[in-house]
Amino acid sequence: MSDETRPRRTAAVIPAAGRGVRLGPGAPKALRALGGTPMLIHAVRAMARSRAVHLVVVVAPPDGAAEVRRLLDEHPLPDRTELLVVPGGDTRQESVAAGLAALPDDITCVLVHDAARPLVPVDTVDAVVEAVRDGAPAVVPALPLADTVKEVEPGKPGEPEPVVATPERARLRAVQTPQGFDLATLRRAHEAVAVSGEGATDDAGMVERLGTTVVVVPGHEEAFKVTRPLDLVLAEAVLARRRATDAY
Ligand SMILES: Nc1ccn([C@@H]2O[C@H](COP(=O)(O)OP(=O)(O)OP(=O)(O)O)[C@@H](O)[C@H]2O)c(=O)n1
Ligand SMILES: C[C@](O)(CO)[C@H](O)COP(=O)(O)O
Repeated sequence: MSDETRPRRTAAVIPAAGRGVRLGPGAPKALRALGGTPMLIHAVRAMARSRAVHLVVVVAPPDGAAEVRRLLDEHPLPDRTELLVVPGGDTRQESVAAGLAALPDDITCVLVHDAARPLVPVDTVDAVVEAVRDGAPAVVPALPLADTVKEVEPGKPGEPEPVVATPERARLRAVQTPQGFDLATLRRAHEAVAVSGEGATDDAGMVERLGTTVVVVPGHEEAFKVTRPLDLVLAEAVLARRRATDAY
């Protein structure tokens, strides 16, 4: 089959193997309930709601693949979406790499979406896919910042940290997921970072290190990451409002 006739399908990799230390003691964060349903199921539904997404790969806690498979079987999800579960690694980067390794050959566009961002609206997902399909090798949804940001010289714990710079806020963006990529580009970026041994806090940052341009599309306030206990309170409130106003 030539490159032109080969099907061009999109997959979403959902890293869900983190412990959720900042959320406090309990089950792995992705398995904790939001509105009575595991956060991971909300994240899978958020990807599956997009008609552009054909396959969802869930990267489970290393010893939790069977439990994740069971949860996916128990909760209704659209029939058109294929699902795969693979075990994750010690870092987000390793977990994403495990998801990428599981993708079949007909995938050309990949989204990487935190299980910890369960409420991202489908319009944001579609906007990211569309920008990749229009030719951008790497796309991130992002929002302008409300706070001023300072760069500091990290000091000893408990000691005040000196400020070294105040970046111009109008040029800064807070980056969310799903981040979208041409699959070959993201695989190259992960291989380069694995060889260099450097870490990265997001996938687009690895692509930037290849010298490849990453572009920004508008993010959404409800795509926030559930990181600390207060985020869970906000997520419950957003979900309750959706359930009261939409057929959610
Ligand atoms: N080894 C890891 C670490 C993180 N993640 C995933 O990466 C996403 C973003 O990470 P974060 O919000 O930092 O989750 P945790 O690592 O679980 O949080 P914490 O740092 O508080 O433990 C989450 O969906 C998380 O499950 C992962 O798949 N594998
Ligand atoms: C990928 C990410 O959500 C973009 O904002 C973020 O970098 C993940 O950071 P975390 O510390 O692993 O939650």
